[in-house]
Amino acid sequence: MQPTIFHSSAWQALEKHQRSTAQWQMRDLFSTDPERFNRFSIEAACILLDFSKNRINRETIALLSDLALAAGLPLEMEKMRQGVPINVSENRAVLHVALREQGDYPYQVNGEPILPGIRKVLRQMRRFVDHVLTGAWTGFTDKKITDVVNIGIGGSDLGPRMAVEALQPYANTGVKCHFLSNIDPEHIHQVLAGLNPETTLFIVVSKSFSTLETQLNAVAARKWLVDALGDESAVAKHFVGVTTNKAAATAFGIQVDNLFEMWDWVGGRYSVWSAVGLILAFAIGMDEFEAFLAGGASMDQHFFSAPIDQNMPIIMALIGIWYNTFYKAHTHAVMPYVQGLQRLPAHLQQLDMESNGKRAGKQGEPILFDTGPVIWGDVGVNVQHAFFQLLHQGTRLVPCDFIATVNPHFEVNAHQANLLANCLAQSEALMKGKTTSEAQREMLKAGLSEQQIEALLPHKVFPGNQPSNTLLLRKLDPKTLGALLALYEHKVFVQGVIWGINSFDQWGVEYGKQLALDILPLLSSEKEKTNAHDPSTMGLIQYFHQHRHSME
Ligand SMILES: O=P(O)(O)OC[C@H]1O[C@](O)(CO)[C@@H](O)[C@@H]1O
Repeated sequence: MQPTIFHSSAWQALEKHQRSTAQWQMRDLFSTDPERFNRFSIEAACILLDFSKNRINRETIALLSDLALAAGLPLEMEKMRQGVPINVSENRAVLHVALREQGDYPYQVNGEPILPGIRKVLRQMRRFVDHVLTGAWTGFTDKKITDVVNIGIGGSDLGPRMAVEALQPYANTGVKCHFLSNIDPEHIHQVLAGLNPETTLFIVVSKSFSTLETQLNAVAARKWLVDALGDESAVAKHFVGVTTNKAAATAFGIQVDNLFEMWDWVGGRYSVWSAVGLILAFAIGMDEFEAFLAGGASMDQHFFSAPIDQNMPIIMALIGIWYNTFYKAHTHAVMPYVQGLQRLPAHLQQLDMESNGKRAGKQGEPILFDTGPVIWGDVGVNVQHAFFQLLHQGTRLVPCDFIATVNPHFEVNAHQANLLANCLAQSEALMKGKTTSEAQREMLKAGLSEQQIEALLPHKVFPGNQPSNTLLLRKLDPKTLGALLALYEHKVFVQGVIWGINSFDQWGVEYGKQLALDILPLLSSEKEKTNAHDPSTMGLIQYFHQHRHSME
């Protein structure tokens, strides 16, 4: 077997260093280094990253940087930009960065420049959005479009949905946006319930145009429309598509002029920058959509030029590896203290877990260490009243990202200061903890008896030393959202490079899809018999038939 990063001296040095850091207390690291915040914070693209509340010192960062170099990170970054097929199992280039290029970097795939095609689609998006918003494009019965429904799932849903929600304060085009992803009949029922077919536009977003869920929903929405308008040709005025698969989309009934091109060098979970973001452009207008792209590009520029120890995505990736792989933390929590970013954890789950949830190396070799963590989280301050107890006094190491803004969109009394105070208080409490003597003093001051103090003490002590990053955004505007998303994309890429895995395929999601197709006939007809499934699955199918259409 080829030696891998696991056998490198950089790896061994980090293992040794980890053992020596295991007893460190972050509160001590702060008290011995007054420069710690300045040393361990970076600003780029209107985002400040404070990574000082981590179990690291200068040596840790130097050793982690050595690991990145041993993994060939600079070369891999260059390969990405040069359009080398770094998605080796699918033999594809990975060029979502080209989608937000602001200058004229000569991005190529197979020797062909790709910027002209990207810019052509952007112009097509602008034209189309303008036509719909001005009423130059109308529905089949000549009525102005008032509602746009994005039909898609995974990367064709999560990114655009999160961004539309995050940028609501900029959503003043007058069009209402809706998302249909699930095939629970409840979802389509809810989405269509309030809509008028005459004024509704559907965007079918599917890179492959073969994803079962999207197909089922698109067919059901088409039937709803045709039933209401009484004419099959209405489809042309109410359905547009975003896909690499022109043939399947036109067979569905979408006119070729109403198709927005995608390319196989854009992964679904990295695709919000392409026409997959069309619904975002409808929500905030094309100018703001382009500001979003520019924000992504400003983070790219930082990523491709800053030295490792000043490079925000690389530092976040290295710290993640420090905990995941060397400290064996299993999860990573993301807590935006920004209501608009409520769906960010869901987007990051796909981005990170579909990219780095891998156990085979790029050449198929087994990976001998832990790779991508379980990503989870929710919006602050609500999280404090939900799962923070475990972070403060549970038994697990849970690295966290806190995200907050300096300037809210709306000033309401002292809400923003209170929100930020809570965010900062949580990360401080997680870092510092509360020692036995601090807890004792506190209880004495509150007038508790010695007996009471003794009984309560174990419950009042906080171990602390729980690491976190804090990202402070100047404001959640389109540009900064773009920079934030690009930051996480690059973080995931860097981790994949260091772990030696391909972050751009997703074979793991295929197996369940296959089995679902096998199971479907058994649910459709009780007469279908097979021994191909395990007794648990067959027992559940039998229960389904026994109780279908009966509530006894
Ligand atoms: O855009 P498509 O081809 O419909 O795929 C949707 C999603 O399905 C997946 O292939 C698997 O979940 C994702 O990677 C992708 O984002």
